Amino acid sequence: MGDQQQQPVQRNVSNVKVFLRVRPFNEREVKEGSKATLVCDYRDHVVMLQKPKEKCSGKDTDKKYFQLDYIFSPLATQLDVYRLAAAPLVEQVFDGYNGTIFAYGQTGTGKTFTMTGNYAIPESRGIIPNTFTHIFAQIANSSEDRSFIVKVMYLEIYNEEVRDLLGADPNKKLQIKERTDIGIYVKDLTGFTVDSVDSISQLMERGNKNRITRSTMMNNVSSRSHAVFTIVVETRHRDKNQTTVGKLNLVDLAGSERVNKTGVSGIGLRESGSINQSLLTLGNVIQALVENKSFVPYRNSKLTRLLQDSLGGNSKTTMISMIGPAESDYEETYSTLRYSHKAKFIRNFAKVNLEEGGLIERFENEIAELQQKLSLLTMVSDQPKAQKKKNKTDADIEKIKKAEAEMLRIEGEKRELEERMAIISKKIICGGENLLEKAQQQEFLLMTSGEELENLDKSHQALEEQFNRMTEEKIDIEEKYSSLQEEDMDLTRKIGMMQQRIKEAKDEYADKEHEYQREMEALNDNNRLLIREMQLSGLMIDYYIPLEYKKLIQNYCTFNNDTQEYQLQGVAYTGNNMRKRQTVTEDEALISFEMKQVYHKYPEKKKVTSKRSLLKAYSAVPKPTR
Ligand SMILES: Nc1ncnc2c1ncn2[C@@H]1O[C@H](COP(=O)(O)OP(=O)(O)OP(=O)(O)O)[C@@H](O)[C@H]1O
Repeated sequence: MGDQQQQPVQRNVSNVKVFLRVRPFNEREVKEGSKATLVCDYRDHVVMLQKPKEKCSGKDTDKKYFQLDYIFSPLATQLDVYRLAAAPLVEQVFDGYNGTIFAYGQTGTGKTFTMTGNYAIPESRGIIPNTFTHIFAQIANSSEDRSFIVKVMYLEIYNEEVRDLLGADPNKKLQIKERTDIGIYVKDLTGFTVDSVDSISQLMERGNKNRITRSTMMNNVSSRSHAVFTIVVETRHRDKNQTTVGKLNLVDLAGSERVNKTGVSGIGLRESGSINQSLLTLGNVIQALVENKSFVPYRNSKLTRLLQDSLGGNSKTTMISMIGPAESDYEETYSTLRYSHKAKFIRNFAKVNLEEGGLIERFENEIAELQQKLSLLTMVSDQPKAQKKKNKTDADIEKIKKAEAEMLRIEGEKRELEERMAIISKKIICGGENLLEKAQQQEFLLMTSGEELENLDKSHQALEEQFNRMTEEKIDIEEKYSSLQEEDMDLTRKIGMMQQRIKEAKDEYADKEHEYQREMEALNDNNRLLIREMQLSGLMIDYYIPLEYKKLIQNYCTFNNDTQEYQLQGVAYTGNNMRKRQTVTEDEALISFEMKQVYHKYPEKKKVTSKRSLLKAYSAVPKPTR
């Protein structure tokens, strides 16, 4: 299987999917009045394993919990198991992926029942025969620009020897080999190309007859070997000019067993030893893979070597673990659950297997060559026959005989070519070809309607999940909403405070404005008073002081920048100095000070009314005497 392109191969990383199937109580267990050792939570896929009463210590450890990918109850049908655990992998084989489904568990728990079942009763058919119907239905439903070759192989590992269940000699020991391009394979294993459900089913039945089984105390028909039924689907995608090859391994393991429980002896004892040994190695491989160890003991058993690609390699893998419900199987069930739970953590790296020059291409080329030969022969045989002469010579008769013999030979060769072409053409199945019998079609319909049910189930589940999600979202929104409400309340409170502050500021502004108006009015009043006073002073000066005095006085008047007042020079010559100085009370001084600052404050009438009149009180200018 060489990769067509040199681009890096895209690997699909996926964990091993682990399904659990619980077998119903069997006849023996019912007779013995066995108690159940399990309680399953089918919704959350959790199984609780309870220690038998006599072994209980009263501690929490008496109960063990395991979560798996899915749990099938004892009521689950073969189709339920097929649809959920197998169908998705079968479909991926058509995309060029390798897939492995293996049944694991203690002896007598239902591995063969799950993988093979009873072919004679359609509803009891197991995964392997249901896969046949699915594969051919898939081909019938695919587009016409696809062609397929389906090939099957069937082997068993018995006492650490690989045997070909479909080979001429089932006792012949085969060898497991490895190649970088195709991975692990069994050398000289017989492969059969099949073109119908019947042909593949016949091969399965033939192989099953060759499988070694034995009656034990635990199982009337106990498989003494691990069996691997392999279906290879080569798909030629004409539209993409690409060929993919997907390989599906359907594995029915022999069950682990306790010799004292199964009651085997002699050959059975040896079988038991090698079964347990290989299952122990399988457990060690699972352990090593889960712990990410650099060394994984694949080579310690034929089983693990053969399953190397399926465990941590190029494959999508599903494990179906079988357990019995009875308390008497507690230890074995515990062991199965422990390994199954571990297997969930194994990571596989599947890739699409692209094939260059696959079987389909080779067969198609061969058919083209055969067709060419056939048309040449037809041309020869269609050549006009020699004219019939009335009087034939011996030589003529000889010639005719030769020609007839040649014709016969050509016809024979033509027939052979046609047969060969028919055989080869039969191997290639075209997409859209209806390969299912009516009954099988009905079965497939049953499966698809089951699929619809499952889809309904899934959509119901999805709706439930959506509902839960929405409820969570609602709670989330409500929480956010209430926190928003709180925030809103907080903001409203802050806005109220701000509005209050704005109102206060506005009031203050109005007060200030009012005050300013009042001040302005006071100033204006003051100004008016001053003007009046100045008018009075001017009138008195003009009236009482002669002009020459006035000019004289003006000449003596200088403005003092420091005090910002007019001062009289040579006051010594004035009569005012001779006058007894009127004492200015503290109050008056204060008033005079205040008057400089606060104009709207009116002094009492009796006291100094203005600066100027204050100044006047100290005037050094003599009053004219007339
Ligand atoms: N889910 C089931 N429903 C009904 N019967 C079942 C179921 N599972 C198993 N059985 C019955 O239990 C018996 C033992 O089953 P089976 O042979 O498949 O076990 P096993 O695990 O393959 O055992 P071993 O490892 O010994 O080969 C069979 O008679 C089978 O029909």
